[in-house]
Amino acid sequence: MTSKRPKPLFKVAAEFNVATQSIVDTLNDNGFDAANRPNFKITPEMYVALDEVYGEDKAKSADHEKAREEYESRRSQMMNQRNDSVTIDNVLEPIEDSIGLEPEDKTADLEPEDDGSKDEADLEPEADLEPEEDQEEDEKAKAKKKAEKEAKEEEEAKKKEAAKKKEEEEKKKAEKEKAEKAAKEEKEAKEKEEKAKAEAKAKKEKSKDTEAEEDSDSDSEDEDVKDSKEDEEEEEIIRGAAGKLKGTKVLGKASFTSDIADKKKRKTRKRRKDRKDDSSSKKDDSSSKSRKTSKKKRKKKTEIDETDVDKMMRETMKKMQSSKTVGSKRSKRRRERKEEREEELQKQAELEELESDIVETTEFITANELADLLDVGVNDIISVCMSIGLMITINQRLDAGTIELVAEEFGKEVEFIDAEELDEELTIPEDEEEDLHPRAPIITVMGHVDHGKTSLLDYIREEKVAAGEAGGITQHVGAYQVVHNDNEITFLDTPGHEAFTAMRSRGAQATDIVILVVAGDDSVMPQTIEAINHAKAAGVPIVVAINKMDKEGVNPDRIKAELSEHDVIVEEYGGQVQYAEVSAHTGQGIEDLLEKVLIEAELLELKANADRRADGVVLEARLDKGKGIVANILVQGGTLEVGDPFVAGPCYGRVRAMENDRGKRIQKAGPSTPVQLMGFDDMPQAGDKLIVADDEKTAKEVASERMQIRREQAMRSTKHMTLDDISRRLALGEVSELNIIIKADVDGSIEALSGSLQKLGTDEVSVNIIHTGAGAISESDVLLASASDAIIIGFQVRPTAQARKLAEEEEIDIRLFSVIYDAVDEVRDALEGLLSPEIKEQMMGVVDVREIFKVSKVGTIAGCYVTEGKVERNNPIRLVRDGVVIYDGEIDALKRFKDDVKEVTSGYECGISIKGYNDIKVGDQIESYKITEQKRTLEDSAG
Ligand SMILES: Nc1nc2c(ncn2[C@@H]2O[C@H](COP(=O)(O)OP(=O)(O)OP(=O)(O)O)[C@@H](O)[C@H]2O)c(=O)[nH]1
Repeated sequence: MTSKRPKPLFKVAAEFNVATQSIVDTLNDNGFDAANRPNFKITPEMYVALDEVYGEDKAKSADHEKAREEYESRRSQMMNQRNDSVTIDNVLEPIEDSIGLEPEDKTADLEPEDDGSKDEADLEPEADLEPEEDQEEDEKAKAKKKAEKEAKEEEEAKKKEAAKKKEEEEKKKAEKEKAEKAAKEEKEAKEKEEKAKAEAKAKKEKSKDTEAEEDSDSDSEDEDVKDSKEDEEEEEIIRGAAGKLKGTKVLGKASFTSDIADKKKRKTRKRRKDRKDDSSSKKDDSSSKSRKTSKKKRKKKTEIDETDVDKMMRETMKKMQSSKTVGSKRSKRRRERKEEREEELQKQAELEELESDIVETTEFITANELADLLDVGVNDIISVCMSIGLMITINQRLDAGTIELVAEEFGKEVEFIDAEELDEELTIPEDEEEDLHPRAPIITVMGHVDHGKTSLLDYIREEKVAAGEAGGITQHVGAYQVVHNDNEITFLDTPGHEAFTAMRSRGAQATDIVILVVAGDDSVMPQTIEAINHAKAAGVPIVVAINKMDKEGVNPDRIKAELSEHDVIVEEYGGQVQYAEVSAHTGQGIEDLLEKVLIEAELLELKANADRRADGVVLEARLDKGKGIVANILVQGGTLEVGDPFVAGPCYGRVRAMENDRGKRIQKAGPSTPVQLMGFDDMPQAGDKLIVADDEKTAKEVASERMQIRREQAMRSTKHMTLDDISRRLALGEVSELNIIIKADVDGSIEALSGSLQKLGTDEVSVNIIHTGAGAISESDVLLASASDAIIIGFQVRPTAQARKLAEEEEIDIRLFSVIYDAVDEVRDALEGLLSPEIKEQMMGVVDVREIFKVSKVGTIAGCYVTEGKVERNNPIRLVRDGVVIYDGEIDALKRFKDDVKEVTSGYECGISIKGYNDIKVGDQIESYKITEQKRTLEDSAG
């Protein structure tokens, strides 16, 4: 079968049942240019060439695949058993499996299930009794064993000539059929038969001995029988057993557990292996035939065995069926099962009854809603509240405590859930299997600071981001889609694992695979371990990228060893984690990495239904001066279209316009596509789930209900704020709280910061994030801080002039950062009362950009006016637009008229150009600052 589309190498290798290297070698020998990469594309021409060489092997490949699956499932079954009890048999298992892989294949060829079903068709009662495959197999195994056992007992006593003849006839028939298939094969079969006969003589002796010793596990297994001569004899024996079996009572006694059956299977397999060894060594001695021929022969032998065993089993089944004892046993079992089923149903009913006592709701529902929920009159609710000293009105929203109390009065238990989970009108029905189609994997890159996450993403999407970021740190969650070898991959650009966790905590898991970046010149670091733990907790597979391979002294082996200590075991070390050695600078190994990601994705069989109402997750949101509220959305299911009404957390809207990750307007976005969406009524938060509603009215209703609940929650949660300065409280040894307001450039940064800061809380000091928001620090932020004794942390943002003034008046501490870790460190130090020497930033001057000049070759020159302090050419600068830092860099040229100058002081005009940055606009501010190292004082730390 030739495919019209190119196929990846690893698939073709599996199809042909050949090593990838062999495929590559063959292709190269045939004049193709092939590389041994798992995803290397095999063109139809190559395929034809391969088919010529490996066609024969390919014929077996379908079975191979099936056998592999069976092998895998059996292996995992055995692994489970091994965990239960470690026996010598168990310990021997892996070796047997690996050696016995071929016989396993044959087992698959034999298709015991099919045979069983045929039997069932023939033998009705059996079909009734054995609906489950496992039981069927057990039954068969038992039956086979019984038959065998009886047969062995009768072995010397009875010889049934008729049966023998019949068997021989059938055998001949089978051989004839094979002869028809291929004359060549027949020849081989004959050769084999002769040879087998010779072998059998020796074996017969041996097997008799063995069987005498182990009568109960006397090789009922199909694949166990090793040669035709032996088969003949065994079949003979079966016939002999027929009469005996009819009246057997032993069946009632012998109740094999699956464990025993399995053990026996293992035993027989082991012995088979031994025998095989024997015979193969004999073969080696006696014959100089090629390996290929002997392989074929062995295969043929098994085919004969299959027919024989099949027959044998049918016989046994018939006998069992006709047995009275068996029948009564079965009806007893049937009764038992019926009872079990009834018991289960009863348990389920009880559970349902119990569950009906639990009501699900959100906090802050009104008294009226609670009455509906509890199925009582609202007056009853009000009177219960009165009895506990609460005067409420019908429309009053109740907090969790009150709801719980009231519900208890009516004998119900309350389970509080997210407002989002309650909106039934928005729930998307589960997708039908046939509607699901493959989708692009969504990848999160995680790793320790500076191990090269941003650089890696940059390289992959061939754009530069790291250069424009303050401190080279990834500061917000973005998403990008790349195409690799015709396969799409969606990358989420997160600041370490914080955003990943923040999103997950809201039930929004947006990641399919984690690329764990570890710098090859460094080692596994704390954040690497955290990332591993986060990925594991989320059940997301990891692909390891050992980065910076271009550097001298990198030691990937050490890193692999270190990773294995944290249960990330790469394939090379016997694990299942894929890894690639890469350099984000030179691009080395990145192809390989992407291929491994795609393989991992293929294993996950990621699918989505594009043909339904869309849903997705908000990655970040911000206010754009021109566009209004813009949110970065990752569509997870369905297709999002311009014009769709939607709800996202407590916000709603209609898709006004969408842009893809390259800034291009698009009309539709399917699963795994990141888009910038315009059309929100309010600013959603990262992690909010977006769901398309049937109409805008529904969307609005749902959103406003959620908004009310959130407002209520926000109001009540900030009610009890009482906080003095941290260090004083610490000194007094009081339990204290640190209230923080976070303002940042984008929502992703807020998520990252608040997650990290909240974690700093200890038993003594807890950290409360009382308000967060994107954009400049405003007057209302300062007022809130003043009302709740909070400090304000500004990340990549600046206070407005009024806010700055108000903060001074109210003595509010505003701390500005450009690097997340600095903010975290500073708060941690404050909480711990540490006064360590620190690098501090000192603002030197502020200039307003009043005019812009574009000069060819030079770039943009900003005509500026220094409003505060002074600007020095050698000091770093920041470009601030609408209170948000948009660039951190250096001055290229500082001029007064036409002259280069070293500094310009307040009240003077000057011309400034920024190194590597030309997008300066009128109205921007340039801040000049200086880094100083200083000893922190108590006053500093107290703010
Ligand atoms: N030689 C070499 N340097 C690299 C490579 N990848 C990244 N770097 C450098 O390592 C430093 C950190 O890289 P980033 O990409 O900013 O690292 P990150 O993990 O995103 O760091 P954070 O955003 O701070 O968490 C930068 O100076 C990069 O130039 C690489 O493959 N080879």
